[in-house]
Amino acid sequence: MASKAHPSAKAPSKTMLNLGNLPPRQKQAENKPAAYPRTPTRVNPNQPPWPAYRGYHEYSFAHATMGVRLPTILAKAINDVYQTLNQEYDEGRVLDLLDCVERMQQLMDDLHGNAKLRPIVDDGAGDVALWNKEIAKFFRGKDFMNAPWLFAEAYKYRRLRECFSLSKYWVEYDVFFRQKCDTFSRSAQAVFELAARFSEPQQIQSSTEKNKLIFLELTQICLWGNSTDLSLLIDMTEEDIKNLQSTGGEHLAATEKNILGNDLHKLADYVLTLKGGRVDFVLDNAGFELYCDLVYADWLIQAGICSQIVFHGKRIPWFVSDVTRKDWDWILNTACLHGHLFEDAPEEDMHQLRAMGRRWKQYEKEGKWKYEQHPFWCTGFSFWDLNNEAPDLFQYLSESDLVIFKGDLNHRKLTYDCHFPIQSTFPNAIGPMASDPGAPPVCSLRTIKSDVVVGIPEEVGARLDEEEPGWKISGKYAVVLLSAGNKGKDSAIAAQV
Ligand SMILES: O=P(O)(O)OC[C@@]1(O)O[C@H](CO)[C@@H](O)[C@@H]1O
Repeated sequence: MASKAHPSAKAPSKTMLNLGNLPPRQKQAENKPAAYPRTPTRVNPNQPPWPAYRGYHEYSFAHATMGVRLPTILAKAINDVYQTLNQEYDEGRVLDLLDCVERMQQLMDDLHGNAKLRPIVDDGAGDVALWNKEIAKFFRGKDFMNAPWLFAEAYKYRRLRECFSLSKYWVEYDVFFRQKCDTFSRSAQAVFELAARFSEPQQIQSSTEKNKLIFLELTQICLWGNSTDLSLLIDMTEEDIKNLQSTGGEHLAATEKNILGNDLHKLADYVLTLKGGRVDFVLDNAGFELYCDLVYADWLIQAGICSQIVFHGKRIPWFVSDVTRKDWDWILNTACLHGHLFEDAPEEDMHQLRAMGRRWKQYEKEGKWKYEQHPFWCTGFSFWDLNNEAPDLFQYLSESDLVIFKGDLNHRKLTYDCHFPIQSTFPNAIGPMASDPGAPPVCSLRTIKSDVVVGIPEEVGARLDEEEPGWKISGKYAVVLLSAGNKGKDSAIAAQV
């Protein structure tokens, strides 16, 4: 029998393991610099592939936007509501509108006080669950300044919507509608210049070279139409607007050198092979930019390149000047056809504008032009999540021959609004929108107005940083970037790009 007195029978005072053959101990995760790009499984809306831009980054446009621009935009919106209030007479409606103002003032306090992002109040709208799920999952405890800029800014516009959606009489009120209409009516010169050139049904030249030149010019018009952005250029004079919207051929030749990442010619080579195809526009701004989009889309139909164009707009007032259904109807019915916006315009000019407006309405009637407004476009998600969060929309887009994303915000959403190295390729920076099976050809037409920039040689970025600080927000530079998508190696674009 074993003796209890033997040393081996006693419990050891300390257990020692010899770990000499195991791999060396890892340093604490927090001491290790995070590796970028993040592996796909670690990517989420609070952790994009590269570090997100956030409001507290003083070097970024996020800081100025969250700290100064958004409160200014909101103050202007409150003034707009007061203008409406002063023209109202029914007491019930007046009091209801004053409640909206009170909610707007609360939002202003939250912005100034950098409040935590609270859930959206259930106003019965279909998007509430989506918003609150995203807040609970990724942004619990985050505030306006330390949440990723993309989300915090989108959230502000959803909160602004809530100010009205909780009312009795003002649910559909658009605080930006007045500004959007005003700016268009001050764009007369460029509006009539385009109408003069494109209102007559086009004799589309059979020579591909000629077609290509027109296509290149129209694409640039569509691109630079994005310069008139109300959220940035709040106090423009008529002269400023004219300069921004100058559409003459020489001007366009000169501006091509400001397209820093330029797939314009590849785009032309691909689009001009299409016959009776479908192009989708994910729209950006209402008014003059939308007008340029429509002129472009009109030509694509007349040239036989497309038999259908689908326009995607926003369900709610969004980033000040984004297109809503009301803006769409306004431009066709009022601005182009039946309104009296341009009082001093010669009859000939008005005639050309109306002729174009009539043709566009006819396209709509015949289903050649379709306006859609999927709720996903007004969420805080980037387009890296489009397939996951809105598979029906992804499926729909994947049936298109080309999806054109207009403007800066769409570009931020395509690229997750994060610190991608500038020389990253566009397909790499848009992730699943380029690589998921079925991803359509995607083109971004964007004047550069915020920090994330991709598809540009590193040395060009370095030179501009040195010589023109502020070049990323001036709107002077642009990109036209193309991704072939992932429709299989037999797709038409695979042969071109
Ligand atoms: O999408 P858009 O109209 O081209 O630009 C939107 C914008 O003005 O708003 C954001 C900042 O508030 C930036 O993305 C961008 O500068």
